[in-house]
Amino acid sequence: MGRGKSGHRGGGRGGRGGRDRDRDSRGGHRPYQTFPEVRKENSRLEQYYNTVLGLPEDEKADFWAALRRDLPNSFRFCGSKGHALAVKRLLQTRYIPEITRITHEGVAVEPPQPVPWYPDSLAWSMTTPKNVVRKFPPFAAFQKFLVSETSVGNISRQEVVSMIPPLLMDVRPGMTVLDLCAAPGSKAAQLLEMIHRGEEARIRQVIRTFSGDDVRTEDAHEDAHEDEAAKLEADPGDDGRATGLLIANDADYKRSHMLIHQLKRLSSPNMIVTNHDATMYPPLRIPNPENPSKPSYLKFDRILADVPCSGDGTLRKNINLWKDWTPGNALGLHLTQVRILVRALQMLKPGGRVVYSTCSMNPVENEAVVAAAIERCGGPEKVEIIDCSDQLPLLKRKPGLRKWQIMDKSARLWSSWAEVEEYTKSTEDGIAPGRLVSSMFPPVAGSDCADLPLERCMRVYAHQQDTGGFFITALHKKAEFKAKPEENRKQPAKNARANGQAPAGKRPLEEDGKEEAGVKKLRLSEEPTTDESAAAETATEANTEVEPKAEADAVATSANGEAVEEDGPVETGAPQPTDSNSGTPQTATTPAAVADNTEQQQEEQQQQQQQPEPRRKQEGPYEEPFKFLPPDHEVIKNVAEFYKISPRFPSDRYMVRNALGEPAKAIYYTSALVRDILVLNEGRGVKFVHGGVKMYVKQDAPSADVCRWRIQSEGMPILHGYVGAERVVVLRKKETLRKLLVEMFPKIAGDGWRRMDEIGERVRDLALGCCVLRVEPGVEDRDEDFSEHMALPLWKSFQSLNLMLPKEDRSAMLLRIYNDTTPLINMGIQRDNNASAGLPAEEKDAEMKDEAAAAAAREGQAAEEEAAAPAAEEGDGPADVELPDAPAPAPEAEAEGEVAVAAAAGGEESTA
Ligand SMILES: C[S@@+](CC[C@H](N)C(=O)[O-])C[C@H]1O[C@@H](n2cnc3c(N)ncnc32)[C@H](O)[C@@H]1O
Repeated sequence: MGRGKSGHRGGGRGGRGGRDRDRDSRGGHRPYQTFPEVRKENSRLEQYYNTVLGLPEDEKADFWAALRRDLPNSFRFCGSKGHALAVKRLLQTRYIPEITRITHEGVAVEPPQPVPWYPDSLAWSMTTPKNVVRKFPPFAAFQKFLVSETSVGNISRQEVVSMIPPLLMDVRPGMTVLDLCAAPGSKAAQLLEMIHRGEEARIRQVIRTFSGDDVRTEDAHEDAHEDEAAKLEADPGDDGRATGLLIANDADYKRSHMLIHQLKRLSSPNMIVTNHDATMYPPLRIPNPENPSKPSYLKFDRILADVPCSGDGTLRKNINLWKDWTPGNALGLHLTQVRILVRALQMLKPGGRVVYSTCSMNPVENEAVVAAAIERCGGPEKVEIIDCSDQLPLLKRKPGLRKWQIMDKSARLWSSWAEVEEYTKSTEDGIAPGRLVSSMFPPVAGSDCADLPLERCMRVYAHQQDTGGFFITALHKKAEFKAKPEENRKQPAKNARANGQAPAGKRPLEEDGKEEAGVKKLRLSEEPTTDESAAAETATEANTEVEPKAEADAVATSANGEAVEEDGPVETGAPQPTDSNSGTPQTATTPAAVADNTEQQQEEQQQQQQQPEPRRKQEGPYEEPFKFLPPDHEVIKNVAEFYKISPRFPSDRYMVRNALGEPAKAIYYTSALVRDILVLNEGRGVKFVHGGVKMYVKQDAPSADVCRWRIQSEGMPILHGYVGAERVVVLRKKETLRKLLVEMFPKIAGDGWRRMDEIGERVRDLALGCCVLRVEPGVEDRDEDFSEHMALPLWKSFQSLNLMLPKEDRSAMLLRIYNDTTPLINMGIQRDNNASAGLPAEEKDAEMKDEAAAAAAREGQAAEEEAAAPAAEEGDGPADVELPDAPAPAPEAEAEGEVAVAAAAGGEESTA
């Protein structure tokens, strides 16, 4: 499937480009052209890193040799821990033994290896060359498994080093977490898994306690294997359901939809996707139980700032960087990176943790950013660098740099800002070399940050364990602070100042109430750019208001929707105001970044934000609003009645996505906190693009007694424990499940139910409509491949059953549980051709209606599952038909999963 799909997409995308490229101006065919291989050389790159990284001489050769080698392929088993471990076990027991038997040219082939420092060996990497992979059948089987499990979201292709930052965040269930630059979402997926850790086991415990019902009779031994987090104390607030929150944000609208595609697979009601420039992330209102009339604002326990960067740690996979690398790439990102980190620290709770990371090796994007942000946030008194040396002990790393040099655009090296100032004094125009600003340099002696323990930052280089390069730092917020305005707003020569010191005649924000007041007059969602920066600066100082530049403009300026690889070099979403003469950044103070985060100040900002924004430009299509249904809504009551849903399951968290607030196509479910955030921030200019899990989908029903809202498979894990026994079918035998997976419409009318073994009588007697198929492997049927408990939606119609799963889920399950690649059978079609030929007219009619309803259900489901683009997936307004003009799944998102995994197993070349 990966091959076919990727071929199709590649053909589609390359189709136009390919045809155009291959034709000359008269439409004739040009001779086939090949492009020269990129030479993995770049003298400035080599000069800079040989100088600045301080690697011992004997390591330098290894460092460069590793960067010139292809990157091993890597992947991670994802989803809930129990499930991830089950899928991993298949790799170890079914595929690796076969691969290990292969010898190539007399040498044993190296099978995939677990990443030693990743918990529970859930991350793997493989170095097998493609020619070997292509040659041997055990690899073909392994490739099928990888592709199949990736398509259903059980395996995520992710670069090994990119897995580090979430592991240093110490996320625990119940926490509020923000991922500021999240697309395409591999780290966000890790964070979401952490928030849900132990949830399934906790819910089982709770349900057993309140119902006495043996929801999962044979779970005792599994529970014993679950870790500490499964204990109810880990997240007690909501009957064991996860109460935590992940907000995944990206400034790029298209990329925020890649994020949805990636995260939706985890079916989390605790997740929201937003689309904002992180430097100006808006404060979010939450309820204030002490004073309900006065809103309070959300502060986060953990924030990930995996910022846009020049990406030279990815030289091994983005080989064009060898020719494209210039020192200017990193310089142009430094100020945005500082702003994002400052904003992150502002939004953090005291006691909370920010992890800052880049896939760049350049200190100007790393240690310099950390030092500059800490300096602006009040120094080490307020923010400290966490010593992570005891974390992930098997991960080889190097300490952060305390001293470094900056390479300017003309490849000249500078050691300090003082040196730059000295130079600029001697020039005629007094302008510093392009793009250099004081915060790029190591903190100077005597400044607050002079003794920052920057060695606690973590650097990972390619040669240490055959990975990409990465930089990670964990910061702890000790206390609230008022952020200082940026220092780098003026050219240095005429008003020279030492790094870390306020410019002459101007005091830092904390000492200068006037300036602060002036700053606050700017709207939060505005970023003065280019020409406006000077005006904004003047306005800030003169305490006057300026005409703002819309935030949407700012986002469009830079986060231009171009597809980039995860952790690859990206455009910054924040504008880079430059002086038209010198190209030197003329940074305006961003209001969100300078205002502190006391509730009152946030409220003021909010009030300003609520003012009309005449110049605001909407990027991307209109997003349907999120409207919550009252618990006594007819549809909610009807659903609760039909499925006999326990009153323990909350009925005040259901929402729809249309302006009328009436259920039309789909009903979503969210956690309580997600609901509060969506409700309290409606109409405040916050760009929510996704939230909630699709729980019920509207469905033609064969009679008035049948609920027209079927349970969607992604809502099943959340709901099934609360569904009454009347609407539950328990399946224990492996072969019965196989029939339901292979046959699309197994017949149960007449004597057909007898074929369904242990569930036959139950489904014969069950009232029509949707029910929960609870798969609980029986003792005698239980084996290693058939041991997981599942809850799946099953539809009973007059004539047949239909397991309501997308085809790729069925196929993946067949492969996983039965090692079976049998094509799926549409028994309905077969029956039309054979058995039903002799039926009386009315029975034929009933059968046809029955089939039509089931087919509609199936097709509805398949269409939903296929539509990865949420603009259509989530719109359920009356104007929409189901998935009207759903754009194709974000090609980059899919390509990343499938094509690349195919490549991982030596199949298709990655086209990214
Ligand atoms: C290194 S990538 C993030 C990778 C991601 N954390 C992951 O693990 O999949 C940086 C992301 O930042 C986004 N971005 C760029 N400028 C931004 C800004 N000012 N605010 C928020 N996001 C931004 C880019 O669109 C890009 O998706």
